[in-house]
Amino acid sequence: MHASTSSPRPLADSADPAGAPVGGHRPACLPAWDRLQALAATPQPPLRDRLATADAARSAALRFDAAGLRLDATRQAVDLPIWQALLALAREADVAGQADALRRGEAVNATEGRAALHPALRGDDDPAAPWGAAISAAVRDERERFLAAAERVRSGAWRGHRGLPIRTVVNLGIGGSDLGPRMATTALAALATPAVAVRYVPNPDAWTLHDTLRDLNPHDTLFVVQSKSFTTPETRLMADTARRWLADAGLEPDAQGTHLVAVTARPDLARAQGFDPAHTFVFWDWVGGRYSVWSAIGFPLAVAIGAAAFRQLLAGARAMDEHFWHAPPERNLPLALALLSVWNRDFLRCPTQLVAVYAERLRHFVPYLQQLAMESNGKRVHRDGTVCAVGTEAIVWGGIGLEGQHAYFQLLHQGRHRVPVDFIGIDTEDTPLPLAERHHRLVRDNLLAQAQALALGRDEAQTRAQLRAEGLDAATAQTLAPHRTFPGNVPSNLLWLPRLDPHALGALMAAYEHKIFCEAAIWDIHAYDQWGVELGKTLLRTVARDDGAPG
Ligand SMILES: O=P(O)(O)OC[C@H]1O[C@H](O)[C@H](O)[C@@H](O)[C@@H]1O
Repeated sequence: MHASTSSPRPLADSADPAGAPVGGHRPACLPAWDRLQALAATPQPPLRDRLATADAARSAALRFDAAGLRLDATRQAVDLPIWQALLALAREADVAGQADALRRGEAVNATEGRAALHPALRGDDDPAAPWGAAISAAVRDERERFLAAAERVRSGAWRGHRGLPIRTVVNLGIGGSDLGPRMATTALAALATPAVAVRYVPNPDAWTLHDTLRDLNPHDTLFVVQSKSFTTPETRLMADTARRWLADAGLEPDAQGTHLVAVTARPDLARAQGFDPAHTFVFWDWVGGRYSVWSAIGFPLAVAIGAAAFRQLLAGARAMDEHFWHAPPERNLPLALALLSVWNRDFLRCPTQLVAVYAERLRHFVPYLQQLAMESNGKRVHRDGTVCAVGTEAIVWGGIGLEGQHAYFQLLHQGRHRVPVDFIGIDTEDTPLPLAERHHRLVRDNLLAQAQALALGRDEAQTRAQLRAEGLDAATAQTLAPHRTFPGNVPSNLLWLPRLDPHALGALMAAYEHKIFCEAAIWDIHAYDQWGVELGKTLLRTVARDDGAPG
């Protein structure tokens, strides 16, 4: 990432000496923050005017390419001076230095005294990796173990106690031990083997597990118990029930070994709970749960799509890492996502962020992103403990865009909230359905039409003229016009994947990881702890004791 000054500097090559403390700034005290506030207070032309003028420089500045992904941010409510001030904010907040600290394995998760080295899970082929050869070797060894096991399940070589090949893998886990692999398994369903069904059960509500298990044969079912901590009560209960279900089918505990896999950062606890170390895959405390899909937590995904496709997912993420670390700031796609988001959140004061995916197979993307963004950056204090004077994370919501258009999009067009939108689309689809190309074009055109409608809107005079052209008399046109007027000026990003394959999905996920990192770096907050969630976990123990129920 090169600064936009005369001395370009990639993001990975911070001039800060190794180990120098980073961050600790108050974003609202930075000169660029003042400048952005002044710009936000200056009346700005509506997006419809900006888009009507062919401003080639603005248009070029707000388009980005990275790892095969394209971002068109020309519908954001920014001009070149605002964009320059946002880039200055990234410089003044030393996003580059903070990115270096993360890669060097510093304890950037300071409240838990840990590193946050999820990029190492996909970057172990780099001999000069700043996190060191020992970490790369551990990542590689464990990946080879769990991918080989996934291939054995997939090919039918992994047998249950009675010698049957596995037909169904049931993932038991919640939060980061569910959302990432579940999202990716659905997104890459086109690659899934028909030989093994992969199901995800995140919810200890008895119905959910019952509904999953009732048609399954225990003798060809493999449970994958995923839990970084191996203490999450929801997951422990589901694992207990799975064991009972196996036992009820005649598989006593000593016959359950090949029907149970554990994935955890606490193999000692898994062993104490009776899991066979040969069927236990590990990751490390420097991988946050919501960043863990790249580790052995991806085991069920690897069963579904195969080891080669899983490696492609890692390669896509790695390509985005390389872009993020080495592209100059003004061309840096994840940094752009972050800066535009900070502009919308803190200066245009939009409290929420809609993510609209235009691909049914991405239907679990928003819940995955909600955890990634809101568990990371839903914070109220700066790193020095003082209360934030800035907005921090927006509420992320959304889902399948085409369905939203026929439901809640009305509020976007005419409600009282201004909701920035990330539209996520797919360039090329190759489904073998008759008329598939027409289906795909309709989906893509809808995305474009919505982005355009939200940006441009239609003012009252245009609406009256339109109604008159439709043959209404002047009085009726006058009465109806306010109801059929659309303020527009809704900012959006268009993020295009070349196709929905593992490489592009990996790049998309890593782009959002880095975006979230940059936001936290600018807001000067800790992105890798989640003490709010911990409070709920602690109180659960108290409530369960008071209730007389087993904790
Ligand atoms: O993987 P586990 O240790 O079972 O934790 C599962 C989930 O627990 C909590 O909700 C945390 O906030 C999440 O980040 C984590 O992913």
